Amino acid sequence: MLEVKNLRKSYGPKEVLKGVNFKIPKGKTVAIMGPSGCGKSTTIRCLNRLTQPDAGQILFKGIPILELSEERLLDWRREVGFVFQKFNLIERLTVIENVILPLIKTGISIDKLRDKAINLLKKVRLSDEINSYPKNLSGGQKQRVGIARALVIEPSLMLLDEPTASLDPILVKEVLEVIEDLTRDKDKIVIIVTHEVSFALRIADIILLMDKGRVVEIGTPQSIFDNPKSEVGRRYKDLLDYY
Ligand SMILES: Nc1ncnc2c1ncn2[C@@H]1O[C@H](COP(=O)(O)OP(=O)(O)OP(=O)(O)O)[C@@H](O)[C@H]1O
Repeated sequence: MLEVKNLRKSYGPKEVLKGVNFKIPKGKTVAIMGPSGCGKSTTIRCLNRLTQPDAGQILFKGIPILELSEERLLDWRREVGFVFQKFNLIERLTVIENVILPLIKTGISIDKLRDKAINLLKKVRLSDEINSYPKNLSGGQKQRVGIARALVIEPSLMLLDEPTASLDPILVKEVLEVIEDLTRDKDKIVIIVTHEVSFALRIADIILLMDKGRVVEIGTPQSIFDNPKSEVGRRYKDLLDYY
């Protein structure tokens, strides 16, 4: 279970998170949606402490994440898979080397790491590219490497920050299909920031709508899109009706 209480963050005079609250049960897939600049990325970056909030509390399985010592923070980061908008692959490493990188200093044998990475690369449909370099991959392939790299640590919390935002629309589908596959596995919480409304509707157990630094609605896709209570919810419903 993940619980976020009264999370606040400002950049200079700009208050970006104005008290974000939500609770997510184990095994759920959550889509965070909302207008550009409303604080979605900042919220998920606070969860693995890539961004340090000014105030609030984050509890995962009851552990207060914002109070962890440096050492415990490293352990926490090993439980959280993060998929970036812009892939963040290391260009001088091959695909398989990029995937095993998060586990390289853990003492697991290189053969075991290779087997694990090959299995994951199968899962993200990249078995043919294990020895390729990022520069020879399409954006969709690069993002699937990013997903495999996030999965290699067997995260109990998987965060995806607009994973299709940097992609050509034609390549979006292959990445969304891989993400949909990983949400079938119900042993982790998956949180995805996305603007893809119909995709969110299909994969999410919970939709979390944000506006101006706050959560304005949270619930099942049906409960939100059938009967939106917020302005943002109504705008998404109009969009869905249009399609
Ligand atoms: N490191 C930073 N320094 C200053 N301002 C920042 C920083 N990171 C984010 N912001 C500002 O905080 C606000 C919220 O940004 P955030 O990226 O969380 O929004 P978002 O909802 O994810 O937007 P988008 O959908 O456009 O990615 C924006 O106005 C952004 O410019």
